[in-house]
Amino acid sequence: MTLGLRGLSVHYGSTIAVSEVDLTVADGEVVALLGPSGCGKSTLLRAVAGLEQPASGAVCWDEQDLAAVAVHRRGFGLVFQDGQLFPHRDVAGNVAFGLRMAGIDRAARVERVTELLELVGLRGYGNRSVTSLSGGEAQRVALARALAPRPRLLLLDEPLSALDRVLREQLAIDLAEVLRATGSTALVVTHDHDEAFTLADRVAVMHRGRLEQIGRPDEVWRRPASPTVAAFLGCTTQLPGEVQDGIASCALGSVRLAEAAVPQDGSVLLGLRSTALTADPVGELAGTVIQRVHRRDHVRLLVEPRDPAISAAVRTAKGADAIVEAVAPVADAPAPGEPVRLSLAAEGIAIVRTH
Ligand SMILES: Nc1ncnc2c1ncn2[C@@H]1O[C@H](COP(=O)(O)OP(=O)(O)OP(=O)(O)O)[C@@H](O)[C@H]1O
Repeated sequence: MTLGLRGLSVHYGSTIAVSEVDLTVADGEVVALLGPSGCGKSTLLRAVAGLEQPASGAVCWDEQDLAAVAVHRRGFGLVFQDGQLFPHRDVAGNVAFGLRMAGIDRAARVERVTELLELVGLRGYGNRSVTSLSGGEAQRVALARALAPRPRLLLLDEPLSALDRVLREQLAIDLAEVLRATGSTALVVTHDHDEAFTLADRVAVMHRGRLEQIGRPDEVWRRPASPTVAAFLGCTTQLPGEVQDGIASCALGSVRLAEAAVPQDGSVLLGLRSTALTADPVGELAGTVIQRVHRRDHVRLLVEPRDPAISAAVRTAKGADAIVEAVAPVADAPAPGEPVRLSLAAEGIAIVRTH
């Protein structure tokens, strides 16, 4: 019960949308395909579904090439961004669709629909018109419809991206629970890091049609395989540094790394996220606040380091200005023009490369 992509490439005319991707999704595993817009995530998913033909390579199920197997014979369930429910059928009619196609008798259909609506948190919604549903409810129905015929693989293309942020966060948690509860094997396309990390056992990061890295969420987060992956995962500044006995140091200071991120002693490239520097009265780095922006539960600062040698190191690393990002608590965050001291925080740091 394994999906295997073997050197899969998909072209649109002269555009190479997917390039030589090798990927295995094990039974019961949820893999998120993550990457910037246009990197080929949806095309890859569509090729797995059978909606796009590979230019080369193969989509296999248990080592059998699916090239000759039509979309509706693959036994895969699909959920798209906008649900694509049938407007002329009620909720129960939508959820029962695949069961009806499979020739399941009425009593069994009713039972399965009830079970699925319960699972996605929509008990009692069976007779509702789908046009009366909120965006979040509609996506739950789409999920129930895809799960009803017990697909051997679930393919989800940006299933939550049409929803607002609060709803998306909640539904991502619910979706993760439903996937675990049903033991589903799934491939989920998303461009949202949080969503990928909430849902997936493993995250596959794509860039320009290629698979750049695949690994457990914490692994990918702490040890991005390349500067490109690191930049996509929010490491806006990447600086050369050293690791010695679990302590990382660079031009901006030093910090004890979280255990899981500690590489062997030696030279490294450190990736700094916006939370890598925090306001700290006894911090190693002195600077001047250039800009202050209030966020929900913290304040984001742009800071210019005071020491010209440090500024030069940052400017060289960024290939742009010498401004660094930092966070401060909402209470008494310094204002633009004021001095600030910053220290490195391990949670905001990734090890991009060891030399
Ligand atoms: N039907 C098509 N015809 C021609 N080119 C296409 C077609 N579909 C996608 N492409 C191109 O293939 C590349 C990959 O597109 P794809 O939609 O797979 O990326 P994506 O990572 O899913 O992006 P997004 O997150 O924006 O949906 C892009 O350059 C896109 O313009």
